[in-house]
Amino acid sequence: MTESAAVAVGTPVADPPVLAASGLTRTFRLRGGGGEVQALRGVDLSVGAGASVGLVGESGSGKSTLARIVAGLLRPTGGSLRLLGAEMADASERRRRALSRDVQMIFQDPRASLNPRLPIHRTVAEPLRTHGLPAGRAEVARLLDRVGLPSRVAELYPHQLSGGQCQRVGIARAIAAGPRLIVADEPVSALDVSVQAQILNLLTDLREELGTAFLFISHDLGVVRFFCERVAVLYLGEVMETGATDAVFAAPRHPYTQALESAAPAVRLAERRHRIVLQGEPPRPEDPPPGCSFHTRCPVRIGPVCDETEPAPHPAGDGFARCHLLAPVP
Ligand SMILES: Nc1ncnc2c1ncn2[C@@H]1O[C@H](COP(=O)(O)OP(=O)(O)OP(=O)(O)O)[C@@H](O)[C@H]1O
Repeated sequence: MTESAAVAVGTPVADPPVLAASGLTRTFRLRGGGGEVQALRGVDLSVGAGASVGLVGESGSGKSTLARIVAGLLRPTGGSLRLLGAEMADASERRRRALSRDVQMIFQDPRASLNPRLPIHRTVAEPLRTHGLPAGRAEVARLLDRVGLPSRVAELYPHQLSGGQCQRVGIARAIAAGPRLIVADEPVSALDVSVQAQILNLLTDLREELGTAFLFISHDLGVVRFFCERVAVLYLGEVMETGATDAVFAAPRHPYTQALESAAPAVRLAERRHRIVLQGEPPRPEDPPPGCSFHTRCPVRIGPVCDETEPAPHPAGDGFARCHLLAPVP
């Protein structure tokens, strides 16, 4: 082999991100001519192969809308969404179905996410059947074992299981067909605290074993800190700050992230930071403010530029933050 060929063969080719959203928007029309809600307003987000990215933000910031779009349950109204390198925004139904094997979802309410009329073995076998994989008792038992459930659970119905057991079944169903990305929408928030830790440990083990990437939605910063190496902070349908979780929480650049972080109980107890209390209500998504969407509640607003001009994403650490305070002084 020539030297140049050896270099070409040996050069690592970076995997494309499993998820790359750019300028992603989703608008909902309100019934009765009541205007529209801009649930997502130009989201830029990337999830690398095998990486775990947390999505945090207040209620109504658009977390579930983004999760449902990525999982193929909802279409975006604008922008680009690439999954495993393929553009999804304008993909045909056939193409979207083909990709459903690679992207699976874990839901917040584990019991409601299972069909109450189906025994567990049918629920777990369903994605295997859909994708033409062996779906017998042995495969189901193997998946149940992988999520820490005995094989007799296969014969039971959701109402015979605890919330934690239902979530284990939901996880078995999600990993069944070997996805490359799991979208987990508040997967532990409906569970007792002791069960939360068990489910988080299970997800951590599976992630290491299977190398699956996660888009992990949680309002609990402690959970995100535990599970995710990267985090994106959503406010009114926009990513305000993103970067490595440790860096973002140790030294948040955006005033909204600073407020969120200062309100997290674990952070305050451990580091005795001063709590930043945001004044005013979050703006209504039907009527987002001009300029920086955070300016109406921002404790460090610097003036008209915040009210009038939308801040560009400024590099911060290995991510970005959208705040005029970070702009280089001209
Ligand atoms: N089907 C819909 N029709 C109209 N508005 C919707 C619809 N789905 C979501 N919205 C609106 O879009 C905005 C974002 O909602 P979304 O559920 O994505 O937020 P979230 O951050 O997940 O909130 P939560 O933490 O409360 O679940 C909200 O204002 C919500 O009312």
